[in-house]
Amino acid sequence: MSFILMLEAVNLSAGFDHPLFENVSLRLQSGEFVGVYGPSGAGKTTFGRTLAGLHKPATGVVNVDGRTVPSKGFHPVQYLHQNPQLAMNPRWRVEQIVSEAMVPSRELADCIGVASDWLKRYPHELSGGQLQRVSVLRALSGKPRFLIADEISASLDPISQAQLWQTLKRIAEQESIGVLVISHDKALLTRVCSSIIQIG
Ligand SMILES: Nc1ncnc2c1ncn2[C@@H]1O[C@H](COP(=O)(O)OP(=O)(O)OP(=O)(O)O)[C@@H](O)[C@H]1O
Repeated sequence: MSFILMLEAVNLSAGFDHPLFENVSLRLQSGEFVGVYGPSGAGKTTFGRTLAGLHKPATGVVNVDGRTVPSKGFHPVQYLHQNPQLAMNPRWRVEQIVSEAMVPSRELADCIGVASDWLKRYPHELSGGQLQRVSVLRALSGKPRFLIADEISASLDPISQAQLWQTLKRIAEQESIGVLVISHDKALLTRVCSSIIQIG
C-alpha cells in the first residue's frame, strides 16, 4: 500500500476526576513510529486509549485523515494492551481470539511468532510474552491503519523483544501502519521511533 494516512490529535486533554494531560497535540503518519514517554501514572495509557476511541477526551479532537472516526465498526486505531490477558475473553481459545475481526493467515502468524499449537489453548495457558504476540496478531489481522503499542515488549526477553520490533517495523512498512510506542524504556524508544513525545 502506498497511500499516506495521518492520525492527528489536536489539543487533547483527558483524565478522570482531573486532567492527566492537557492540550497535547500529535501527528502520526502511516509507516511512522512515534514514542510516548513519561513517568508511571502520568497518563500515557489514557492518552493511547483516547487516540483509539476507548476514552472520551475532555477537550480536543482525534482525527484520522482529517475526519473523526465513527464509533461503530472496526476502529482504524487499534490499542494493544500492556496486559493482553485483560483484553481477552478467558473462555475463548486463541484461535477464536485472533480471528475476532478477520482470520489471520498462517504467514502472518509465523511472522509474529504465533505457533499453530497455541491456537487450541486458552489465554491462561500461554506465557505473558506469548500472549502479547497473540494480541499483536489479533490487531494486525483486522488490517488497522494505526497501532497504539502500550508497553507491549516489557514482558519479553531481549532477543524476543528485538524480534518483535523488527517484525512490527517490517509489517508497518509493508502495510503502511503508523505505530505509537508507549514505553518507560527510553533506549527502546530511541531505537525504534523517529520522534518521542513526553506525557507528564
Ligand atoms: N478508570 C479509571 N478511573 C480512575 N482513575 C484511573 C482509571 N484508569 C486510570 N486511572 C488513573 O489515571 C492515572 C494515569 O493512569 P495511566 O494508566 O494512564 O498512566 P500511565 O502513564 O500509563 O502509567 P504506567 O506507566 O504506570 O502504566 C493513574 O493515577 C491511574 O490510577
